[in-house]
Amino acid sequence: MPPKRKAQAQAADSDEYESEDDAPLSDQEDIQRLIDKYDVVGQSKRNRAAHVIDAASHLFKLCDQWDAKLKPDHASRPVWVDDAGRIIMESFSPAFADAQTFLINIAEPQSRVSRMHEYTLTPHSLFAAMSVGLSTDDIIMQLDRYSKTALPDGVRAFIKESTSSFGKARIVLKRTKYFIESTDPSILQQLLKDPIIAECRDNTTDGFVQEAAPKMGTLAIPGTKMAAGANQVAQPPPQQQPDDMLATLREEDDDEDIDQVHAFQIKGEDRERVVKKCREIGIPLTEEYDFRNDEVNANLEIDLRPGAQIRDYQERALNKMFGNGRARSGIIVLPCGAGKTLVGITAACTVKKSVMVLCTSAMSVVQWRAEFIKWSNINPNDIATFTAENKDKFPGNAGVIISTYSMITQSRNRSYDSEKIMEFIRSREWGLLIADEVHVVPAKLFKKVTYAIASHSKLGLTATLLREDDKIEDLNFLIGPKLYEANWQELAEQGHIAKVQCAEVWCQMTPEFYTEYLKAPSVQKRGLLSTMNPKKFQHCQYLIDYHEKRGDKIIVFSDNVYALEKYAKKLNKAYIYGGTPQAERLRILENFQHNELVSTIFLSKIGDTSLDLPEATCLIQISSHYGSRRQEAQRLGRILRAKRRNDEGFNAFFYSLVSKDTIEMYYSSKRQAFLVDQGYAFKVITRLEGLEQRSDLAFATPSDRRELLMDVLLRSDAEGEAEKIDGDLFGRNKAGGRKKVARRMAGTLSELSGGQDMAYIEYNKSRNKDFKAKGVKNDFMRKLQRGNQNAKKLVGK
Ligand SMILES: Nc1ncnc2c1ncn2[C@@H]1O[C@H](COP(=O)(O)OP(=O)(O)OP(=O)(O)O)[C@@H](O)[C@H]1O
Repeated sequence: MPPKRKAQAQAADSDEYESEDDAPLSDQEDIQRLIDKYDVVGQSKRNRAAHVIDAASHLFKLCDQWDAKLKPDHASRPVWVDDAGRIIMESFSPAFADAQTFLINIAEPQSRVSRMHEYTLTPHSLFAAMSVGLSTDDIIMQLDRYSKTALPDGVRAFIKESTSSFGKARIVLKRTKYFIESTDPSILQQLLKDPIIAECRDNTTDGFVQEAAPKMGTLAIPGTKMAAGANQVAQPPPQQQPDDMLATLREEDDDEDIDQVHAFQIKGEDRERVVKKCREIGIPLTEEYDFRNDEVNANLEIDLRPGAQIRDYQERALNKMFGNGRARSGIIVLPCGAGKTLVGITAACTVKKSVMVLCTSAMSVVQWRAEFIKWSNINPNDIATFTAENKDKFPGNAGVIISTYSMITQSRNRSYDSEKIMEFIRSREWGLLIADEVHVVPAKLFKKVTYAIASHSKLGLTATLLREDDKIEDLNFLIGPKLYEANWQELAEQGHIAKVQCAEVWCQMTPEFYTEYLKAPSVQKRGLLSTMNPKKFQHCQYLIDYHEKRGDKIIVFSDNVYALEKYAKKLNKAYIYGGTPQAERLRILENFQHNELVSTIFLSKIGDTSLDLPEATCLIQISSHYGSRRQEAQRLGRILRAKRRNDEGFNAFFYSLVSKDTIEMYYSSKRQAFLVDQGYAFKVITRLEGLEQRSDLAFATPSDRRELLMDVLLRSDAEGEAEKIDGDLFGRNKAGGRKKVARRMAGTLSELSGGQDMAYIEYNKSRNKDFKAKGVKNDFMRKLQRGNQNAKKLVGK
């Protein structure tokens, strides 16, 4: 070792660096220094080699907050926990699978890139952990077991403090009345000291109602292995996994002691006030439906069909909902195409009471109904739909109604028939409310929904629990906490969703378009010029040709309708936007699915959601909605269901065409943030090999380009805006008008798709850091940061 390095290594022994510049060494030296410092005496050379394989330890050691004593066997432990409750997990550790199952129960996933996953402990996540049966000690003990260092005292204190009041009180609907219930009467007394809660108490009840606490965890969810084995000869118990909540809960059944619960009744109309107030004073209420003891509401004849078997991740999600034998309200997050519908249907088959399903479009209503019939044995007559076209009720005492958010919340100009159905919906109790695509529903609208539909439990389903307007927190209060969030890459590896290669294609602006772009007086005009950049057009044309020849089916997305039409017409492809009549939409989609001659369609943002086209294997985005992470993820979702996803070596493709040196580049990076957190790597393509030599591409001559430019300049600002729609591809015509940035990697087209025709630029550094340094922050990031600061305060840092 050179003398200076040696001196540094010695300094490292005393944990002091002369200056920051002295600290960084090469990776190998860092690892060696770490081994020298912490390797226990007598550890074999083989063990030392194992430390070197641990590629991350040295990085964390260099930063103060990780400066805790590493445990001697840290290399075999996968987790780092910092003072603020941030957890970093090595996905290459042998203990990864178990640790992941545990972490998903206690913390919120923030980012799951290929080698490192990041989670955060939050009051909500700890709340969810408690509600599935983990105790404070379980959480601390398990976390410590997986951690490479001793758990920081602040984190222990945070877990203790956060869990001390969680699960202590709950709101329960019993015999159609709302009760605040607790095993500890002093908690109820504490709540009643609050004047608002006292005011909301139903005065018809005196003192506390007392009854035996219900037994927990005896429930078998239909379609799960547990349910399948329910009638079989008892097997020796499997080795208990950290997440085998039901096993833990089953054990509790043997407990001879019968707990008492105490409760007081509140006025039904004040339910939301009480829930909000309890959260404010630090005793959040769990909201659970004791459906098995509900003798007031009629049972619904529904079960999963014998052949239906739900997948492991679907079972894990449902265990979070039904883990203690009651239905716990909350949100389940699964990637597009991962089977949220079946999760909802299984929840309905578990609760077996009347169910209300709300979706975003009339077509989704049709799809939900078909899925209910496909997966369950429900009598089709018991499923009613409530849309502009159909206004049905179910005939018996219990049934399912499927409708849209807009049908339920629209208050003016209801037809007579609609009003009758609304009366029917309002006048009864619902066992379960399933809110599909729950991220799109504004809080104000959802409040109207909860007001109109008296439901005992609520299940929100979404692929992207994201809103750029920072309103996602509201859903915690209106529906419940996030119960489960799946790992996208894991599901892709298991073949449940397609593997996708993502690329951002940089298209040089032509000089004449760029001159006008710089002079353009409005954002809309600049947007139009960058979308209509002739080079972008040529890149799009090239990629369509390339993928059509490979046998791919391609969807091209443009938010801007002028660009959509211009591109599609010039390339002689079919297109759909808000103004396309319904019959024509269906015809185009049918052709795309079944006609070999139709390999490419153009869609406006109307196709962002609820589009089930498993034939699609390639997606090209030419114009998009600013920096919307949600739209990016939803669009990617259109190719995750690719039929061919289990073919050997199959990849779907997702291209974003970006005009270079325009605002599109900034937005594009921002849009990718969510997907980057899900482990997708965006490659940057700077040049399509052979594009310049192609003479058949559009806008090849200066006069063609000038003509296009003139046309673009003549457009009004309104035409430069994104399409304004309210609904999706299958709705009726509704046309009207952490700052994480992509990880960019070098690549060759052969990596992407088997050719050698494109060149890439290499971006080693995450642009995330650039944004942080420059202080570019959106509201979401500010909120996250505030949340982290609060968490720090809570752990006393
Ligand atoms: N356990 C299962 N066994 C077999 N097939 C399943 C299972 N779960 C889901 N599927 C199938 O996977 C496909 C996608 O399911 P679904 O439409 O519910 O996805 P999604 O998560 O709602 O997607 P999106 O967010 O795009 O609406 C469907 O064809 C469904 O039948």
